[in-house]
Amino acid sequence: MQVNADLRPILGPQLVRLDPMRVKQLQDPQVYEAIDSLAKLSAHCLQLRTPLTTCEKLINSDSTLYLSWKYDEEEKVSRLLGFAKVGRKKLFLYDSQMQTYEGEILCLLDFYVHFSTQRQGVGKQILDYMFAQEHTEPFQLALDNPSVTLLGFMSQKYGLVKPVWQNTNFVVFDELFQSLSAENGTEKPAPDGWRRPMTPRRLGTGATDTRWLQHAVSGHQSKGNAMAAPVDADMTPQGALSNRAHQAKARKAHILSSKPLW
Ligand SMILES: CC(=O)SCCNC(=O)CCNC(=O)[C@H](O)C(C)(C)COP(=O)(O)OP(=O)(O)OC[C@H]1O[C@@H](n2cnc3c(N)ncnc32)[C@H](O)[C@@H]1OP(=O)(O)O
Repeated sequence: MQVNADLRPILGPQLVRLDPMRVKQLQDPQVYEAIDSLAKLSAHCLQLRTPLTTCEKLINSDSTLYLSWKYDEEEKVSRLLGFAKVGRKKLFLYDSQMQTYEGEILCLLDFYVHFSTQRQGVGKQILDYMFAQEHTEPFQLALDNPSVTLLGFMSQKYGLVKPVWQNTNFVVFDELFQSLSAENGTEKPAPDGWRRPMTPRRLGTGATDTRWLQHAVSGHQSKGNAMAAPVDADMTPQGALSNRAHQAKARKAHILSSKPLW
């Protein structure tokens, strides 16, 4: 993506970190247009109708753009070579054993290198710079709906060969979960704020163990099978709450132990 100007005074080094504030401060329509055009090519490549990245969206988001560009001294033009857009998101994830995890994780949201420059090491340079700036290891990155090319890239350049697809279309790598089982003393640190929930959420496999007390078969007065000994209900707020909690628990146990009606 070409700009007929020397962007060195505006962008600085050839690999540059543009957070929303920095994008806003650029105040240069030529640069905005060039970034937007490169992002359009990225969307076109992924067959998306609207680009995932525009300068306007960036300014109003908490995502960061890592941009690679260079100035051609001979032709006196600046060229944008590629970019990676990242942002931190709170994700709920499953590992390959269907254990659940939650936490905030750095996500790669859009990644593109201009078609004339691909496979020349630019993509790796951008991500290496991004990892250093974000103090993140490659295995700690989540990929938002990655292309086959990106998965190949991650495998070849960072040795991440076991992608774990999530139903949200994010992909994380097996090494992330290995790093999270702190108990096994692995050397890889988990991302900040990332953990297994204290109570793992298990969906759909709730085996409920219901126990009945033989001497307390309840009944209903109007059906003529009331209990002989009346039970005083606890009418204090705490009692009512615990009754409600108990009722909810009982309802759930009943639903789970019932045969489905259809
Ligand atoms: C979350 C998301 O953004 S998903 C979308 C990811 N973006 C795309 O798929 C858009 C099209 N592809 C691209 O823009 C680029 O190829 C990128 C961004 C994936 C990688 O940038 P590049 O500058 O090409 O990467 P770099 O040169 O550092 O590494 C190249 C490696 O990427 C992979 N790769 C790049 N292009 C291809 C391709 N056409 N076919 C297969 N593998 C490819 C290979 O592993 C390649 O290594 P190799 O050349 O040794 O075989």
